[in-house]
Order: sequence, then structure tokens, then C-alpha cells
Amino acid sequence: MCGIVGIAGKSPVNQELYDALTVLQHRGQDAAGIVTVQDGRLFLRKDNGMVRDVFHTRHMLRLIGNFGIGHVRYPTAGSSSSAEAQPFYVNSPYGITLAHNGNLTNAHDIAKDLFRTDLRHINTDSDSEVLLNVFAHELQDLGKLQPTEDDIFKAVAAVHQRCRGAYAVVAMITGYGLLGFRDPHGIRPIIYGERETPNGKEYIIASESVAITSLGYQVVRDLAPGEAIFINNEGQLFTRQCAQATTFAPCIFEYVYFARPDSRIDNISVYKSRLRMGEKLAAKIKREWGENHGIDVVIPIPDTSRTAALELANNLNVKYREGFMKNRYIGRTFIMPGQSQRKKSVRQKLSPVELEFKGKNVLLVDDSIVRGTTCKEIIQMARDVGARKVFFASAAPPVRYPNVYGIDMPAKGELIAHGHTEQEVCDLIGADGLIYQDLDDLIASAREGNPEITRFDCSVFNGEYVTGDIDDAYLERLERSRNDGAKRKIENVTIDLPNVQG
Ligand SMILES: O=P(O)(O)OC[C@H]1O[C@H](OP(=O)(O)OP(=O)(O)O)[C@H](O)[C@@H]1O
Ligand SMILES: NC(=O)CC[C@H](N)C(=O)O
Ligand SMILES: [Mg+2]
Repeated sequence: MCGIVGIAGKSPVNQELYDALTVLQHRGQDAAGIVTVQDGRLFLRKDNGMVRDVFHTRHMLRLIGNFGIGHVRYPTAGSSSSAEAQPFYVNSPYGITLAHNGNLTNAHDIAKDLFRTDLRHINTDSDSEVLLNVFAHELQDLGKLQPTEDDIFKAVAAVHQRCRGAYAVVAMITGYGLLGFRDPHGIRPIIYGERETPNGKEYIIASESVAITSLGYQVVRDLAPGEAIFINNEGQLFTRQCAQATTFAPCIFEYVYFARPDSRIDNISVYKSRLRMGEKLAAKIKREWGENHGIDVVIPIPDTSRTAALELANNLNVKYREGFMKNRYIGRTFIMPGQSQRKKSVRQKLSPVELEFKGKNVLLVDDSIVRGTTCKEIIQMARDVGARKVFFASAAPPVRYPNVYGIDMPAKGELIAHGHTEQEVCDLIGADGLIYQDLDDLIASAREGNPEITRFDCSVFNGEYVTGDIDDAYLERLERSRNDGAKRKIENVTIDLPNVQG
């Protein structure tokens, strides 16, 4: 998952873009980038690292202009190379920069067409560079010296015709304005807001509402699937439905893990959805383990599971205790690129408070079990400090299938629940008992916030891919090219394109 932001301001936007990216940092820790524009000139700074490491004062001073876009990256295609940090830039037509959250499922095929038919060069293995070139080609094809909003929306419509998969996008068309658009399934989130200033209205487009509200803008609304928004250089706003057919199916994993709890996505409070996950899981525990379940204390695995664990404990009528302390200087483990780094980080990141475990039957709660890295380590840690019994609960169902829409779970062989029953997973992680949320309950936890959404992308749980273009051959190719071992072999061979001086 990546984080994206774009601002069409009336005063310099560099600091606000930076602030928004720090608010979106949980969506991508590998690389960060900002591009701004002033007087038809672009200023770009991007590199590997967290936001605070990529932008120093000397970079910020050079990121001038009242319009700009930013990105935090969690790679799901290509490599972790700094050359694949975003935003991407293409000089023709007009000079376009683009930042993307999601993953195209047909990037490989389009890349061939871009070369053979559109005579365009792609310099990396990033699907986002492909997406940018498709948009640029379609805009160029209209052959206008000065594109209107109609032209820009036509080019977005053509992107929807050619691209498959998940894409929430912000882009800048130099000299013309700021653009945002969402794929026809609305898989990844994108929302916009506005603010009155003495110089006129300013607009912000971002992955999550918390980036909008924390910067002092008011949320207007989420983009609909297939919809685009364009704010021209004069500050006029246009929105248009650019897809012929749409089937709304937002990603349910945003609610489970990715998004911040203080965001609202598609009119659903992420926080409340997690409370409901806890409530429903408690009901299942009572059903399956009985009222005399023997649990002395409920302990969350920080950070993400806290909200669900709290409500689970309330509903079980058992004490909720913060039995693991998190080192605040270590980021999210799951979105780290390699397994050895992830494993080491769990122990560096979480340490137990012994007195909460000694002689007790503890129920550890996590939002999800994916590779099993976290729970294996944590269960052992709980035993090491004297827990009598260690039960484990997951607020999401077993993750059994790869993700192809912007979450880096490419290899089914790396998923602990793939090909295993729940009892086998319980044995593998070394728990005394394991309980998973039912998929219907997870869906209900999100849906109760907005009953108008009739479908979610739940592919990691049920193997049903909403875009309908994923078959076994695709998944096998993906697994071969992006499993942990294969990723280690991808080298940083691409030369970076111009950055503001490092
Ligand atoms: O089974 P695994 O492969 O270990 O993946 C699942 C774990 O990874 C995530 O935590 P993470 O440390 O990324 O972030 P958090 O601090 O937001 O919980 C998630 O919240 C689970 O704890
Ligand atoms: N997680 C994402 O949204 C990744 C965006 C894009 N596919 C990349 O790898 O850079
Ligand atoms: Mg976690």
C-alpha cells in the first residue's frame, strides 16, 4: 500500500505535502517523494527512506510552488530501487508527474504495447511508470496544444479502457493543474477536501481522510469508482465519471490493517469497523469456547489490533491489558521488504510486561495473521515470561491467497494459512488455541458503517479477485517473480532521473 497526496494551493505547498506524507507514513516506509511546480518548472525530491530522512531543509527550500504531489512507497512491483520511488515524471506531453497507490494486473502486457505501438520507453519495472505512460500517451493522442478538462477526462477514460487492477492516482499536468482518479472498482481509497483562504479555495486529494483533516482542510467526499477530479491552475474544480461500467469493491484489508483508525474510508469509520471486528470475534469465542473460556486477560499486539482487542475484551468481560510495549522508533513490520528483517524487527519492536503474563491464561489478539512472523515470536515471548496458556485470536479470517492489488503478498507459499487448516496453523504458531474471525462477520464489520457498499475485495481471504482477470498462471508468475528469494535478487541497476540536488 502506498500513500498519495496532491495539493492545489494558493501559497507554497511544500510543508503541507511533507506533513501529509508523515500522516500517511504507515502506508509505505520504503521511499518518499514530492514534486512541486512553479512557473512551468518542476522541482522533484525522492529517495529511499522514511519521510523524515528523505527531505532535509535544503530539499524543502527548493520544493517551491503552490501545486504539488507526494508519495510514500511500499513496493508491490519492480524493486525497492530509489529509481522507482515516486512521483514519476514524463516530459511529453506538457510534463506530467504521477503518484500511484495500487497495482496494475496487466502492466506487463501494456508495457509491450507502449513500446511497440505507442513508441514509448519504460525505464523501470514499476507498474506506476506504465500507468503514467498510458495516461501521457492518451493525452498526447488528443493532439491539443492546450488541453481542457474534457481532454484530461477523456485521457483518464482511455486509461480505464487499457489498465486493469487497482489504482488511486494523483498527477500534475504542468501548466494546467492537479488531477486525481480512482479505478472502476474503487479498490484503493482516495478522498478530497477543501479550505477557504483569503486568496481563494485550496484543494487537497489524499489516500486517507486523516491527511486532510490533520492539515486543517474539510473533507468533501471520497472519489467514486471510475471518477476523476481536476483542479486547474486558476483553482476551478471539475469532477467527472470517466468509466463506462463500475463495480464498487473496495479493499477490506484497509479496514483490517492498512488504514489509520482515525480515517474514514468510503464513509466508514476505520476505528468503528475495528471495534465491530472485536465485538463479533468475542461473540464467536463465546459460541465456540463457551462462557467458561478460561481467559484471564486480553492482550493486544500493538499497534493495529488495539482497537479490536479492546472491544473484544469488553464483550468477553475480561480485563484488557497492554502486555506488550512497542518501541515507537520502529515502523511497521509487515510492510518491510525481507523476511529476516521482519523477524528481527518483531523482537526489537515489542517487549512483554512480565507481570501481565506470569501464571495467567492470556488471549493475544492481532488484526491478522499473514506470514505468521509476528504471532510465532509473540507467543514464544509470552511463554518465556511465564504465561500459563497462550490463546490467539485474529480479527480477520485466515489469509490464504496472494494479493494483486497493492499489498505485497505475492506468494501463497509464504502465507502461513495457505494449504493449512486452522488447527494446523495453531500448531505451527505454537498456541494453545486459535480463533479466526469469520469472513461474513468481517464484511459486516465494515459494511455496517456504510450499507450502500454491497461488495468488498476480500481476495486474500476467499481467492475471488474482483477484476476478474486473475488466473492460476498469473498467480504462478507473480509468485516466481516476487517471492522473498526472488526479490533479494532484483538489483538496483536503474539510474535515477533528475532530482533536486541531494
Ligand atoms: O503474520 P504477519 O506476517 O506477521 O503479519 C501480520 C502482522 O503484521 C502487522 O503488524 P505491523 O507490525 O506491520 O504493524 P502495526 O504496528 O500497525 O500492527 C499486523 O498488524 C500483524 O501484527
Ligand atoms: N503499494 C502500492 O500502492 C505500490 C504502488 C506501485 N505498484 C509500486 O510498487 O510502487
Ligand atoms: Mg501488527
